[in-house]
Amino acid sequence: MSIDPPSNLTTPAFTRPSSPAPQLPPSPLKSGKHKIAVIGSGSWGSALAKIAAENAWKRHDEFHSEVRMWVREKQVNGKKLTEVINRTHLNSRYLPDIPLPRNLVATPHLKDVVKDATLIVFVTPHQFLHTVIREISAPGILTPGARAITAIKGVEVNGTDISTFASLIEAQLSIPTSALSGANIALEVAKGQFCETTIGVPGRADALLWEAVFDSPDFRVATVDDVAGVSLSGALKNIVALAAGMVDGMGMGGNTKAAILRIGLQEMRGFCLEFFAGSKAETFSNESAGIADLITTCYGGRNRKCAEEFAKTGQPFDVIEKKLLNGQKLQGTLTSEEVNRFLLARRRTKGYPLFEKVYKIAFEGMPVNELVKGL
Ligand SMILES: NC(=O)c1ccc[n+]([C@@H]2O[C@H](COP(=O)([O-])OP(=O)(O)OC[C@H]3O[C@@H](n4cnc5c(N)ncnc54)[C@H](O)[C@@H]3O)[C@@H](O)[C@H]2O)c1
Ligand SMILES: O=P(O)(O)OC[C@H](O)CO
Repeated sequence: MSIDPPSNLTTPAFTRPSSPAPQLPPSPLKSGKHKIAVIGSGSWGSALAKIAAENAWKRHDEFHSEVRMWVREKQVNGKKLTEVINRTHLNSRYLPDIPLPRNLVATPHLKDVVKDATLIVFVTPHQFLHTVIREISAPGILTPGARAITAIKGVEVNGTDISTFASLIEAQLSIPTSALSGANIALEVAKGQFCETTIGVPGRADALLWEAVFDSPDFRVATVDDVAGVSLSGALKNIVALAAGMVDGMGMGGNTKAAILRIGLQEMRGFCLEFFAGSKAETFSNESAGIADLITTCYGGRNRKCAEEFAKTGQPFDVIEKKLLNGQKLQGTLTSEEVNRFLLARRRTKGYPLFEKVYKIAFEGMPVNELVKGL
């Protein structure tokens, strides 16, 4: 792997402010306060909503203390999930045993969630984002001056075009959109175990606001001016995690897995630099969103776990997802399919041999022991 020059270790464009803390950009609401809404209540949605609600309650007067979280209504033991969450302050379906703050309110209707919100967090599994956008994009629903952030890990492919979800949200809702990604397994974050994350921002106001929403002593935020790099690193590492799981499932050891991580990181960075002008190599080598997320996902993530099972049993991924994830969603298989379709359209599959192998093994019946041959 090439080593980046020391200049890459310089401070990123937007860093944690030194004291005194700068004033937050003003809210467009009459109250003068920002209002946070979280769209998504899976394991990561609930963990991020917990942090945002704790910060709104304890750390920042500039925020309304109530934070709303969109919960797709579901019956749990004969009761509505929203009512269970609001009564017990536990998301028994997707993040059990983790107490949620009382100022976090589960809300079943999207329009009620985003009403008056000035800071909107998108964190659904990526296959459901379009339905959400359709529902809130009608005129008069979003607050003028609102901003968004996406913590979704995936990409959108249309023929020879590829977009990040940040650019898609920004284009379809006409609001500035940041991207959050890092070495963040939801349950560990929700338990308050120390970790870092990276937020790619389009400007300084976004950096200040999103850092205030999420930064805490246990969840350290670094902001960088590379929305595409942060988005792509989060999406592409899931393909590499599938490869890592296959290695585990074949009973290969640490050397092979380390090789997969190294090659995977090269392909992730190469892909981003080739197709996303202005993205930065340092996001991959220096930030939690790059190398650190790759490591945690390839050892502790759901994509790794399901790919291990795939290599051991040969069952299709959709069967394994249902069997092992209890309603949570795999993102790596979708991303693998989308990235392969894009590379085929651009006639560039040969530039990304690991991505291509993962796709062929997952979807075209290539034997799993072909994974490392010829890499
Ligand atoms: N879980 C993690 O550790 C983690 C960490 C970082 C990033 N992410 C990313 O965050 C995103 C959300 O992941 P998650 O772990 O919160 O979700 P999840 O995998 O726990 O999935 C459950 C969520 O999907 C929703 N859902 C299921 N069917 C739906 C439908 N038909 N329409 C709309 N919503 C539906 C559920 O309501 C629930 O909110 C993903 O892109 C993921 O890659 C996850
Ligand atoms: O469990 P995974 O494989 O979806 O990965 C979770 C997170 O993306 C790790 O940062």
